[in-house]
Amino acid sequence: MRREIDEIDDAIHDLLMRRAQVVEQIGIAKRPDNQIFRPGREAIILRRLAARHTGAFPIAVVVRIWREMIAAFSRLQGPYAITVYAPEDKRGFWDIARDHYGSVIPMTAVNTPAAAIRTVADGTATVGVVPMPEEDDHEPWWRHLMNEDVKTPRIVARLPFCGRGNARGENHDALAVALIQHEGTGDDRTLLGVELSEDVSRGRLKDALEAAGLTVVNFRSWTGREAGGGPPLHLVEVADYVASTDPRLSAFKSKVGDIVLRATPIGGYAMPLGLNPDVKKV
Ligand SMILES: C=C(O[C@@H]1C=C(C(=O)O)C=C[C@H]1O)C(=O)O
Repeated sequence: MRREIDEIDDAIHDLLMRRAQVVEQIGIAKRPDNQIFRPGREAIILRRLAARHTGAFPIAVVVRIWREMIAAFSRLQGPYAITVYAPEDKRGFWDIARDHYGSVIPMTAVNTPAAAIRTVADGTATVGVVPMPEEDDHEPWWRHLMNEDVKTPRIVARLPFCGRGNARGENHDALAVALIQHEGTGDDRTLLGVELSEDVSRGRLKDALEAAGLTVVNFRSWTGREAGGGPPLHLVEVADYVASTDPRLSAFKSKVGDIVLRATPIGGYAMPLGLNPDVKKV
């Protein structure tokens, strides 16, 4: 039986070396834009494996192995660095970032989400890991993403993709931001930045979004501009992949009228396995 295990290990190892050669070819084919990592494609790979998985070996471990592999394979194609919001008292974010982006990619902890976003915007990091937006956040990081400039990072993934395992800290998920576009995978959520010239209740906004065909998952609002006279900014999470050209966004704008200054996606993510009720418990 141990001989059989040695043979299996050789076969796995051979396949890994072969996979590295194919990834190198993909890296060459991707040039010149060389977008070394594609979060949507990564999610599709993991969902496909989860769907075919059987037997006693935990799918969460398969996912962790593949996350380590995919990160290392991406890094074969070019520079890759991560900045994580992980102050002293919130090391859980470091753990879930390391599970997602592996143990080889350089990873730096910063004390504020805004610092993580800055390092992505200035090119010091490829990916910034920031906390899932909370309802009572006084200085939400997502307001820094509410502009159309191509140099503005976008939300591109949610982590963990398959359960937290033994990560430290409280049960907080994180979002990843990067200077790439959010791509649809067939099971996605989109985050819309909504800016209005006058205050409109969340109830009215939700009704208008739903009448336009968008399913609202939740609202986060930033009232910090009120002191300066501005109405709240909203971050609306909606089901589905929504591109900036999506007709449902134009329908929403025409329902609410001229007071909509902005209603644009600031990114989104492929639904993690653990959050999809159709996937076996992980
Ligand atoms: C190989 C690619 O580059 C990266 C590595 C991947 C992998 O190892 O399978 C998948 C997606 C990308 O993040 C690709 O784009 O297909």
